Amino acid sequence: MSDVDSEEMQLFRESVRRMVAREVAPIAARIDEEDEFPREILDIFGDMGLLQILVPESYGGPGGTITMSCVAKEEVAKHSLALSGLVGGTSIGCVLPLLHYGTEAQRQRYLPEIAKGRTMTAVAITEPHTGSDVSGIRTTARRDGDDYVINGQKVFITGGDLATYVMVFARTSEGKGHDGISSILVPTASKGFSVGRAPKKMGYNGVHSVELFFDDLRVPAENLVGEEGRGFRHAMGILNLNRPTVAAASVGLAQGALDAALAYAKERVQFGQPIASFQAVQLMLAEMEIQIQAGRALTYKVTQIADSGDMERLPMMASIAKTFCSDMAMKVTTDAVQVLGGHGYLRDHPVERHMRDAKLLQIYEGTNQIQRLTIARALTR
Ligand SMILES: CC(C)(COP(=O)(O)OP(=O)(O)OC[C@H]1O[C@@H](n2cnc3c(N)ncnc32)[C@H](O)[C@@H]1OP(=O)(O)O)[C@@H](O)C(=O)NCCC(=O)NCCSC(=O)CCS(=O)O
Repeated sequence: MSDVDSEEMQLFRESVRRMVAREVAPIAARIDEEDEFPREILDIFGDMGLLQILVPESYGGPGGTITMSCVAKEEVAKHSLALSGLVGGTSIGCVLPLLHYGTEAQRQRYLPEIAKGRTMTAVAITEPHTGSDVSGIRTTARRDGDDYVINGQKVFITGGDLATYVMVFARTSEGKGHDGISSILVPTASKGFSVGRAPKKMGYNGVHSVELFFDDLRVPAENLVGEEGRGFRHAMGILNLNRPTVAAASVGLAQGALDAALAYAKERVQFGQPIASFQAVQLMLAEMEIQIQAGRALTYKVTQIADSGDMERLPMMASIAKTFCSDMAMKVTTDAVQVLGGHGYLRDHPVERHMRDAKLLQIYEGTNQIQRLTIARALTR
């Protein structure tokens, strides 16, 4: 199901919207304040098939598309960016790598388990010295007989403390830059795996971005996903497929901020009139609507490209959508705070949380500066 305007998709959107009103909206401020993950929400997302949305029906999953993933993510992000990450929470760390690069035996081994909607996964690319420059990965995976032995440290790993499996990008041969990296699926129950700190963040609270340590961790060589040495390309491939979902979350977050600003502007009376009747406020609201509509149109244009399997156009278009929509969300959420004035700066209203959360969208899954480089390289090659 890839047509965002189809009746079927509207029904799907409505069902997610109802769940969000019931389960997400009431706890969104609390999980930000307490920075505690509400474990029970995993089962709710799992029961709706959202956690495992991309697992094909042939493996027992809901057989969702990137477009569906984006629709659901948009709806959740209207109230909680942090919990929107649970939509397709297994995609980047397991389902996408297995579907695109794994063997049939690996798919048969892991996807039916993921399809049950009770298993979390994470992706481990970033390291203390490796952020934008993925080719600089230092974590090593040394072949020893039928095993790989992994040593190293990862940082900023979203949900790494909840995951049963982590897709680890590690160096399998020294000195080969882009070609020396491989992707290996690591069960977190393995000896030598540990979770470190969960640093305090500006926003995106409730979901932890943790340090992971690998200390002589041994996994069977059959856990290698894709060809040895092709891990850099695999990382780029799954990021291309996941970046449209960052665009969708940005659209949802911005819409949530506009909804809150609009409701406030209609209620708040100054100079004897609701502030929504003043042109100065109307112009801001109109600009927010223009930006959101443009972002939404772009997002679902790119999800069509992703769902059609057009991997030639996807890298540049995914970067364009991610960059435009996250910059848009930053602007819209900042303007929403402005519409509420002093009240917007208080924790009493959701817009200040939306503004703090929006900042992350410009940074994670590749900073917007890196996205612009990707776009420029595609244009000039
Ligand atoms: C900065 C990068 C884009 C790569 O830059 P490099 O200068 O190191 O590499 P290039 O020479 O540009 O490319 C080498 C090679 O790879 C191909 N390539 C590059 N980008 C792509 C792409 N997007 N899609 C497909 N292929 C790509 C390129 O064509 C070259 O191929 P050939 O050698 O010519 O055949 C890159 O390092 C990058 O994207 N950095 C950003 C890192 C990032 O996004 N990190 C996010 C971490 S994960 C995360 O945040 C998840 C959070 S969560 O838990 O949800």
